[in-house]
Amino acid sequence: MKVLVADGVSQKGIDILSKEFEVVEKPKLTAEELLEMIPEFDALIVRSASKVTKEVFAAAKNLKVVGRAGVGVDNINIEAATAKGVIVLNAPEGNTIAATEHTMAMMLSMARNIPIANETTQKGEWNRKKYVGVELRGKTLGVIGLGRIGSGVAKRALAFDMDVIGYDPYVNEERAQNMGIELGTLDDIYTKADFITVHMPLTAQTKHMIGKETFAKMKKGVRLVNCARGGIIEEAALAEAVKDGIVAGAAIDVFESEPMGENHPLQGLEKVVLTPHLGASTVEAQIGVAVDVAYGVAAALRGEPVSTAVNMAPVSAQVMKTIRPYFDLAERMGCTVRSLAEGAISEVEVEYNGEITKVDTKMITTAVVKGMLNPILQDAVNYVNAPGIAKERNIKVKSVKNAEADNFANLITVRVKAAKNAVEVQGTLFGEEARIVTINKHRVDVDPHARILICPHINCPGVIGKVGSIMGAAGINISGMQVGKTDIKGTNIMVLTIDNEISADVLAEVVSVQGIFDAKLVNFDVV
Ligand SMILES: NC(=O)C1=CN([C@@H]2O[C@H](COP(=O)(O)OP(=O)(O)OC[C@H]3O[C@@H](n4cnc5c(N)ncnc54)[C@H](O)[C@@H]3O)[C@@H](O)[C@H]2O)C=CC1
Ligand SMILES: O=C(O)CCC(=O)C(=O)O
Repeated sequence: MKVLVADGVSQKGIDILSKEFEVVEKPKLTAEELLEMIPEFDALIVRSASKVTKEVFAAAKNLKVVGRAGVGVDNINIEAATAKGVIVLNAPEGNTIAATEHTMAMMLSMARNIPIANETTQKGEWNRKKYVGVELRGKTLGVIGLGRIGSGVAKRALAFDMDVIGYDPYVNEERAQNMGIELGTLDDIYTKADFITVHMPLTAQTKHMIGKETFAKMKKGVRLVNCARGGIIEEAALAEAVKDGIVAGAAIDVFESEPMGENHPLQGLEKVVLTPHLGASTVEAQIGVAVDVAYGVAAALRGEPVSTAVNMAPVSAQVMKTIRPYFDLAERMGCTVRSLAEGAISEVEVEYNGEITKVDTKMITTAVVKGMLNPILQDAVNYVNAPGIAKERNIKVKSVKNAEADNFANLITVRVKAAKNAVEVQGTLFGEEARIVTINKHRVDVDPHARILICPHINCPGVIGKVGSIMGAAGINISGMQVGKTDIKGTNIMVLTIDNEISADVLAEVVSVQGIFDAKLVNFDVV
């Protein structure tokens, strides 16, 4: 598989990917070049420079994943990606410290006029009076957005003896107390803060959240920092507010249009400190995000779920650790029920028993659906598009949880209703090994790998031997065999692990054996 790296990404990430995939690096790719090249690639990695538009997704033929080496995914059309079943993932933690420290650097530079003082001193001037600054100590800092970076900034501001008021619609009082800050409304921040810094994504709600009307509410002489996303603060209105003296200083790292070019309203203002989107630009952060995005993209290309995917239900790293071992089992169970079902499947129910019920199991259910759809669809089914494909095909997906588990610490039961029959398969993990433990109520212990042949039959002498002879005559090696146990009188199930392809003729011959009800092949190669 081929990975296109469209913006400059640390070699450490490239090295990880190169072990498994063909990696093409094009750090200065234009929009036209991206459109031209994308059809041949399975994965695309970008930073903030490349725009992954709906046209890019439309042109993509093999694309499975877009990895963002950083936090913000506003340069990627997530809707178009999801519609096409492309996973979008980011690297949310690798540059947190870099962006947090850059915010502090910007705030201090602005407060002490460092950039302009440096520029003029370099030229031989000596302006000690002109560049008298202000202290952070005792000032009120308003932090809008209390996520990873916002909370890091709040923590550092407290160390500078600032009073911190935070606003974040998704942060409660208890969390604010733990951070040692006061939680307030936006108006509290606008009316009380001496410094305001924003740390949220650019969304329809946050776009131009700070503009002419909000400046009017702010304390005269307020200082603003934006190291989050261009467009949260209206740039032209900010320039006006600086000129009018309402805003005493602004420190801006991110812009509505990047690169900002010349003739930008914020250029040429002494009170304004500008950096060219440098928040994440430290050696450490670039290695961090490159390594994280490389592992994420590699996992996605292998068909494994990724905890940093942004167009799937979010799963914490902790929960992911618990549920990850079940994905393989769940996909193989999905493949088994699909192979045993006759006709179109209309409903799939996944029941969870035991310890696993304590965590969010939605992604395990998705893994069952993915495994169930994979054998029948030509297009790749993945963790992003599996629920949508099931819905499109009118397959009802249900999941139930029951903390009690009789014989196993954890048990997953998959039941499907198909046009001509109903199927039930149960599975568990022995350590990290997947095992199918019942098939249609027959107790088995099947390692769901390679190919298995499932034959329900009458429990009487000779049947198993005859099947063995047919296989032998066809040159098919049986490398494992299970005969189920059941309370269902007179019937049993035979599960043969076979090493070779089996033709329709041989299958028909097996079914023709007296006492054999059916013979269904489960080919796990498609999982
Ligand atoms: N300048 C740079 O190079 C960098 C910029 N960033 C940007 O910084 C921002 C924050 O990043 P993280 O802290 O890692 O993200 P995060 O996801 O940890 O935090 C974002 C916070 O914003 C809050 N939020 C969402 N909507 C809000 C609203 N309407 N009002 C107030 N708060 C709201 C969320 O509840 C969340 O707590 C992102 O936009 C990211 O793209 C991140 C890294 C580097
Ligand atoms: O890729 C970059 O350097 C920018 C980082 C950034 O803005 C982000 O992670 O959101």
